[in-house]
Amino acid sequence: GGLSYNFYEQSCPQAEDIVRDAMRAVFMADPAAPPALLRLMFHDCQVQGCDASILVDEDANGVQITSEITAARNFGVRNRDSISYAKSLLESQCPGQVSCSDVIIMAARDAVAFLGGPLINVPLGRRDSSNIPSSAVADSSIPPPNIQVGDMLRLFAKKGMTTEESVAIIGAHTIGATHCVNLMNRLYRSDRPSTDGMNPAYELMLRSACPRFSLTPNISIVANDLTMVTFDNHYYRSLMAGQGALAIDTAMASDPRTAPFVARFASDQDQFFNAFSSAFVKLSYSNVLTGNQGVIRENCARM
Ligand code: HEM
Ligand SMILES: [Ca+2]
Ligand SMILES: [Ca+2]
Repeated sequence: GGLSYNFYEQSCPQAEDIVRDAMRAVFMADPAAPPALLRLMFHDCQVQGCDASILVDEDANGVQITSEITAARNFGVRNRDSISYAKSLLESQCPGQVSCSDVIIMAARDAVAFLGGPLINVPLGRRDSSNIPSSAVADSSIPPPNIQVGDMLRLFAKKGMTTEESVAIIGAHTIGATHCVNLMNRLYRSDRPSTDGMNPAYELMLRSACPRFSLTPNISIVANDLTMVTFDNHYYRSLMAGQGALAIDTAMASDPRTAPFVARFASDQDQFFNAFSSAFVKLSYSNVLTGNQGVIRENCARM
C-alpha cells in the first residue's frame, strides 16, 4: 500500500532512533504519556485515516480553526505536544522528510514497547492531510464506550482485522485510565440492565470512585486494569472477572464471538502480543496517504 519498512533509509536513516529517544524522555517524565500516545494514534487513524489530522489547529495562514481535538469523543486525548517535540528534532536533522503521521505511529509503537509490550515493526511513508479537519467527523467516526460487540467487530473488519485481532487491539486498554465522565452512563442510567456482566464488588468500587453527583467527572479517573502502567495480558484476566471499566470491555468477555479470544489471551500473553502486533500494523494502514498524496507538514499543528 505504498508504505515500506525502509522508507527513511536514504532520507533520514536515524528517524526511528530520534523518535525513540525523544519518547523515552517524555515517558520518563510522565507515566501517563504512553497510554495517551497510544490512544492518540487510534483517534487519528479513525478519522480520515492515519494522516495527522488530529494535530491540526491552524489553517495555512496561522488562523485558528475548530480542530478535531475539540470533539467530545476526543475528550482526554493529550500529548499532541510530544509529537511536535519529536517532529522538531526530526526537522533539525532531516528537514521536510518525516511526516507527522509517521511520528504518531512511531510514538504509539514506542509507548507499547516502553511499558513492556511487544516491539512492533511498522511500515512507514505516510503523508499528512492538507484538508481542514472536522470535529463533527471525529464525533461520528470515533466509537462510543457503549458500542455493541457486533459493531466493534464490523469497525475493525473494515481495517482487515480478524475477530482475534479486533479483540487484541482493544487490549490497548491494558494501559491507561478512563475518566468518570465516560462511565456515568454505564453506572447510573435508569434503563440499565440488571446485569451487564459487571462484577458487583467492582461496580461498588467504580461507584465510589465516580459518585452519581460528582462535581469532577472530567477529572476523576479509574484504572483500565490493575496494571495500568504495564502492557500485559492482565486486562483480559480482569475482563473474565467482570472487571472491565467500559461496557465494550465487559461485553467482549461474554459475547460468544469474542469470549474464546479473551480467554486465550488471559492465559497466553504471547498470543495476545502476536495478535496485537498484527492488528496494530493493520490499524496503522487506515486510509493512508502515500506517494504524491497529501503533504509533509513542517509544523504538525498548521495545515
Ligand atoms: C471500540 C473500540 C474502543 C472504544 C469504544 C474505546 C473507548 C475508550 C474510552 C471511552 C476511553 C477512556 C478515555 C478517557 O476517559 O479519558 C479509552 C481509553 C483508552 N483507549 Fe480506547 N477505545 C476503543 C479502542 C481503542 C483502541 C483500538 C486503542 C489503541 C490501539 C485504544 C487505546 C486506548 C488507551 C491507551 C486508553 C487510555 C488513555 C489514557 O489513559 O490516556 N482504544 N478508550
Ligand atoms: Ca486522521
Ligand atoms: Ca496492564
